[in-house]
Amino acid sequence: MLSRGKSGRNVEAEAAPADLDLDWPQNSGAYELKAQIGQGAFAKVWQARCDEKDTDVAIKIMELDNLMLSIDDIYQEVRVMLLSKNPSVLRAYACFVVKRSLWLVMPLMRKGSCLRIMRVMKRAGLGEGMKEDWIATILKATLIGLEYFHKQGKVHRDIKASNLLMDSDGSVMISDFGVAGWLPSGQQGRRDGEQRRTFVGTPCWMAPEVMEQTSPYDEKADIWSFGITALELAKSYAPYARLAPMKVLLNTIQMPPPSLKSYDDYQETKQKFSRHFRDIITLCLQKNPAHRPSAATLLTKRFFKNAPTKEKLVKELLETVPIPDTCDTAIASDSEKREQQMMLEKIQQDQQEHMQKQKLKEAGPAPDANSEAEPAATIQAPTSSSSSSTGSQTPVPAPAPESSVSPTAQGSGEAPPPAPDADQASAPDSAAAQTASSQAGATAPDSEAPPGKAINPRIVARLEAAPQGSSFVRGATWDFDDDEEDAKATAPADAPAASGAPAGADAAAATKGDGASASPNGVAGAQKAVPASAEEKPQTGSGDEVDGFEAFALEYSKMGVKGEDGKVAEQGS
Ligand SMILES: Nc1ncnc2c1ncn2[C@@H]1O[C@H](COP(=O)(O)OP(=O)(O)OP(=O)(O)O)[C@@H](O)[C@H]1O
Repeated sequence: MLSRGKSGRNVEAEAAPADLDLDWPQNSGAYELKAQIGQGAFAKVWQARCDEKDTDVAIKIMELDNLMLSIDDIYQEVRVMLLSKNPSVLRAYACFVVKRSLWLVMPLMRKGSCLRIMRVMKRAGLGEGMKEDWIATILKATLIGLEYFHKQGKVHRDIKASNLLMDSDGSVMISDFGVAGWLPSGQQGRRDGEQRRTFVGTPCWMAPEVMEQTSPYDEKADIWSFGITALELAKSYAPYARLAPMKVLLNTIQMPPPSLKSYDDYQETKQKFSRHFRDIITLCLQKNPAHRPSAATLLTKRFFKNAPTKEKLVKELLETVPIPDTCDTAIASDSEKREQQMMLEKIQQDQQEHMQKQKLKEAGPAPDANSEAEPAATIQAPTSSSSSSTGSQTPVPAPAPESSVSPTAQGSGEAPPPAPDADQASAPDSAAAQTASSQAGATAPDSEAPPGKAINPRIVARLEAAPQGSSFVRGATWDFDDDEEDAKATAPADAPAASGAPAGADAAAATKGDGASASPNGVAGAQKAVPASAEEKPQTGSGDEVDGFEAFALEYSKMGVKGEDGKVAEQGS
């Protein structure tokens, strides 16, 4: 089987390792989508039926245009998920391309994410956060998954409660290993052999060294996110959750590490948590990554050694608190139902067209030049000559390499919108800037746009085009590393204290994934509206409405550059 990415490089799939389960159908026709059960910034998650395996699965559908890496790079990452046998790592059963989307078939975790569970509990009047015993069980499972991947040199980069999924039997798994690295980051995608400097993750959970970008980061970045997740599980929202992304960045870099004390109601909650738990948080949230313990070392700590079993979690949590299965709460209203139906029809249409093309391709000569371009690359689990299921592994074509993943290639084939001015036209990637700008719901800058209210496409363009390894944030100084035009400004001196109620937690529930309250209307990532002023911006309790560089750039452009006097100056130009 050949896999070809945007590099045009043909990759002969390696022989399937003996333990690779190739039993799962690798084509969309084998899966019947039922209901959308979750929505992240870059993907929708559906519950689906696989008759061949007589089971329900979850399928994460990501638009290829939103992904940063080439198909073969993604495939290399998926391979790790396909191969995973670790009880704490959500494996992938199959991965294939349908028209312009990437489908990732995974086990269905019926209780959804830990974030969803906390929201259900809160709505049921059970207060915020989880009991320490439950947290110990959940975090222990997380560490087992992290240890497994860190041993292989993999960094998750987006550990948070919404990526910890629970099944009805109390098992907890980390989802999306590698996926964070596929998503837009404002910098080029990582390629094999390169150190990790990419600005990827969700600001509230992001380690200081990932934000600073001064040196490559490693798996210890996950340990920081793990510490933040411990706080999130205790309080149901991450510290700094209500702050604007830029302030989250500044606080994380400049302030002492967050702890339970960072929350307003520390005095009330401190007796709920033992010293052992607080010590774990302190160990993980050390600014110097070298001082943070490894996942393996953490597992030797008493707090985790004494963690209750998953059976106890079922008894105390799942049997006591009625946590409905994700599919039972997937649709909240008639209008959502209608919208979901429309989405489903569209996906099914894509599926059918895709399968027809497959049949045609198998039956006869290649389509003529006038027909719609037939995708050239394939992505499929490595085939095994010994596998009995090869019949079900119809090679699934992926889009032509040039249309695959780079955001800079986005819109290729479409006329890019005109550059607002000559300066912008000479920006490294004005089309990308325009895309980001329009995605962010902002108007293109023109003479009537109020200063500081519209996205500055040049800034976005720079972020998009920043060379691998360039330093974007250095301490309190914004530095675009540009000789011609130095867009430096000192950071706001009034960095707020580390506190915050879970403002918007319910609002988040109303707009963002996690099944129960997913709104198909909810715009994602950079598409989400950002209030005009950072100060007034309510962040979601989970903080996961804000995704990486784009939102960060957007926030920056909306705040304007603050001078030492705290006044907003004209930006960039
Ligand atoms: N295998 C699964 N089984 C059940 N539910 C799932 C599964 N995978 C994802 N979900 C649900 O879908 C939601 C969205 O998942 P996704 O990974 O796209 O986004 P996220 O991690 O919540 O946010 P983001 O990707 O924006 O950071 C999850 O929070 C979870 O509730």
